Amino acid sequence: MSAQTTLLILGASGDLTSRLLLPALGQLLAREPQRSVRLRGAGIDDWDDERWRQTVRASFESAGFADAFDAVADTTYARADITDAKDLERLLADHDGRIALYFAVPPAVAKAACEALVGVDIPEGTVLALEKPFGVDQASAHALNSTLARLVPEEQVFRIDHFLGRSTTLNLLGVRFANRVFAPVWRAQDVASVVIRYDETLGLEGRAGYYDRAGALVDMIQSHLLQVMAVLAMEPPATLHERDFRDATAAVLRATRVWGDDPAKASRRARYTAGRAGNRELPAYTDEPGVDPSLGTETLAEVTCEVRNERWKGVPFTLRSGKALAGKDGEVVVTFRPVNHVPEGLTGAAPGSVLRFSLGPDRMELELNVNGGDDPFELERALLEADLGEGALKAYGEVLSGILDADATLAVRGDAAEESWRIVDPVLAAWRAGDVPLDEYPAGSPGPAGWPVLP
Ligand SMILES: NC(=O)C1=CN([C@@H]2O[C@H](COP(=O)(O)OP(=O)(O)OC[C@H]3O[C@@H](n4cnc5c(N)ncnc54)[C@H](OP(=O)(O)O)[C@@H]3O)[C@@H](O)[C@H]2O)C=CC1
Ligand SMILES: O=C1O[C@H](COP(=O)(O)O)[C@@H](O)[C@H](O)[C@H]1O
Repeated sequence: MSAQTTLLILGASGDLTSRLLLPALGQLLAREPQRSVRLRGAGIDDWDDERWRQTVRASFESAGFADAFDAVADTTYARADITDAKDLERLLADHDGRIALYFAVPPAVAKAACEALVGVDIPEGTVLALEKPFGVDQASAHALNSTLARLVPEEQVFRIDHFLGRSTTLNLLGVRFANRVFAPVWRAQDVASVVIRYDETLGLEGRAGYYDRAGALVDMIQSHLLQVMAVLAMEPPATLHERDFRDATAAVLRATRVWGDDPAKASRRARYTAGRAGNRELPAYTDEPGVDPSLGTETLAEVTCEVRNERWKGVPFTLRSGKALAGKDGEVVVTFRPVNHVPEGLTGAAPGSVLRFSLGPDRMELELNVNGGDDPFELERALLEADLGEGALKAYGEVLSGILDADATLAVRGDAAEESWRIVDPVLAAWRAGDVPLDEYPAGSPGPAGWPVLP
């Protein structure tokens, strides 16, 4: 039986809460009915308990976990301005067992709330969960880390990155560390390049208030894709426990630089014009409601990095993500170097083998050179495919499970969050200085004409 945790969602009337957190909680409670969770909602909106309960019930139902509602049916809602220390004190007084505060609020509100918490008596063991973006650059992330350090120990701070909760990301661990065919070749001598790509067909979806100031680089690469890269490139840890795992991933980020230390040459950016993506007509990004075209926000970003250590020096890691593209397609692609010598007598090309991990649904593919077809000595390409099924929990379910168990393994550590900004800050500076053109691509296309096609 798990210990009781009070999960207090701050920003309970918001989009993240109803669309992602509550459905994930429903799934978690349905799969693990032994969990004892006391759910509380709080926010600035003047809701009553009944409206909140309806929201929780509807979210559980929408995800197919209506029955799990009974486990939290006594949930209540408190109206509160979480930037006000008195309101925070009142909220924190209502707990039973450990308390987990989930800041499902805009980043500026979360920052103000953390500052207000400095003067508040925080119950022992309290966990703080903060959404991305964590700061707006390295300096602001550092300042926020300093505030958090005054509140609770680092292991009780959960900087959420739901890509770390994806079963597809976690699958990198087993494939790499539990197979002698891969473990010894996971290094620069054998790997030619790595691509981590997350293409979406979705456009802005009414998120101008946030996205127009973030853009694809901050929204996806600074956070999610660098975390996936860190998992792929880390040194083998002795255990997957919090300290070992996060030491290893943070070390990768510390060693990472933009390729050639030249952000202008190592990055690309573009934004979509009108078109049809995912069977929907999308207006040009600049015509989306709430967008300020003068900000020059990109909806597609690409950065090539180098992990400067003994294992990876010289291997380009290309990270790319964008919206309104031709297909929803997230992949990690490891391209191996070709063999040094193919025996005379085998004909045809022998390019390097390619290992692909889908970032959802869970699939893997290994492209190999084989022979033995019509002409037994002619090389041809063969594909080994594996469907891995769905992980037991969706990404936010995994995230919530960690929070409720106070296990921060799959949360971003403070130093790693700062390092991620340290990597992308020079790219943002180069873009602001106009050193990289803002290209265009029609919504529904694979990207701007002229951009290299990724493997
Ligand atoms: N929505 C999404 O798909 C995702 C969101 N995120 C992150 O999650 C966080 C929340 O996003 P999202 O839910 O979309 O934002 P919303 O604006 O939809 O929700 C934020 C909620 O916080 C409330 N709020 C604002 N100020 C205060 C305050 N002072 N005290 C108490 N409550 C307050 C808002 O009330 P009111 O509406 O009345 O202002 C609203 O209910 C952001 O950091 C975002 O980047 C991350 C991944 C995905
Ligand atoms: O955090 C975010 O992630 C989503 C993509 O992740 P998914 O799990 O929903 O596919 C992205 O659309 C969004 O812009 C970004 O903020």
